[in-house]
Amino acid sequence: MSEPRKVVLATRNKGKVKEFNKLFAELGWEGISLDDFEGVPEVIEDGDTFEANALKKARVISTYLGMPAVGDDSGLEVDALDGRPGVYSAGFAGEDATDEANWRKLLAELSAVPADERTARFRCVLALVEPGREPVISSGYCAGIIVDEPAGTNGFGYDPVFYLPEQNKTMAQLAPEEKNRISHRAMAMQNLLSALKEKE
Ligand SMILES: O=c1nc[nH]c2c1ncn2[C@H]1C[C@H](O)[C@@H](COP(=O)(O)OP(=O)(O)OP(=O)(O)O)O1
Ligand SMILES: [Mg+2]
Repeated sequence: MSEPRKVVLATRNKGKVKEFNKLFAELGWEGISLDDFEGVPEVIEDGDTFEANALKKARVISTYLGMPAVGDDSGLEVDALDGRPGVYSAGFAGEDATDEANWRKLLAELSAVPADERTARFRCVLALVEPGREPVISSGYCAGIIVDEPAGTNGFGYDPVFYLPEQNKTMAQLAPEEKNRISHRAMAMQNLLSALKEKE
C-alpha cells in the first residue's frame, strides 16, 4: 500500500497534534488538523479496547471528510492497578477531567504502593483509515515508573508522573524531540509505517 501524503489527525488533543506534526514531518507526511473543518462530528469513545476506539476515531473522521485519517487511542497501564486506567485513562478522574486531576487521582490510588511496585507503561494504538481501503492498525508502548511527585512541564496527560529510568527524567522533563524518539506514540508510528510498507 502506498503511503498517504495528507492525513487528517482525528484527535482533539493538542498535545497529540504537536507530537504528530513532528512525527509526520519526519516522514514527509502532512498532518491536517480537525480545526480546519467545520461540522466535524464528535467521536463517542465507547469501545473497550484501544483498537476499537482508534479505529472508530479514524473511521468517523475519514468517512465524514472523505480523506485519509489517523486515530490515536492511548493510555496508561499501571501494574499495581491491574492495568487501570488503561483505555479509560482520559476519564479516570471523571468525565472531562483535567490532566492534573487524572494524575492526582493516580497518585492517590498508589499512595501505599512502594517504589518497586509502581511499574507502568504508556500504550498507543493507531488506526489509519483511507477511503476504499482496508484499515491499518499499529501499536507501541513505553515502559516507566509512576513517581510520587510530579516533575516537568512538557508534554501532556500523565507525563509529569511517568518516570523513565534510562533517561533519569519524567516524560514531562524530556524535550519534545526526545519524547518523540522513545514514546509509545513514536513506536506506534514506526510500526504503522512498517505495516504500510509490508502491504506495498
Ligand atoms: O503521551 C502521553 N503522555 C501522557 N499521557 C498520555 C499520553 N498519551 C496518552 N496519554 C493519556 C492522556 C489521556 O488521559 C489518555 C488518552 O486518551 P484518548 O482518548 O486517547 O485521547 P484524548 O481523549 O485526549 O484525545 P482524542 O480522543 O481526541 O484523541 O491517555
Ligand atoms: Mg479521547
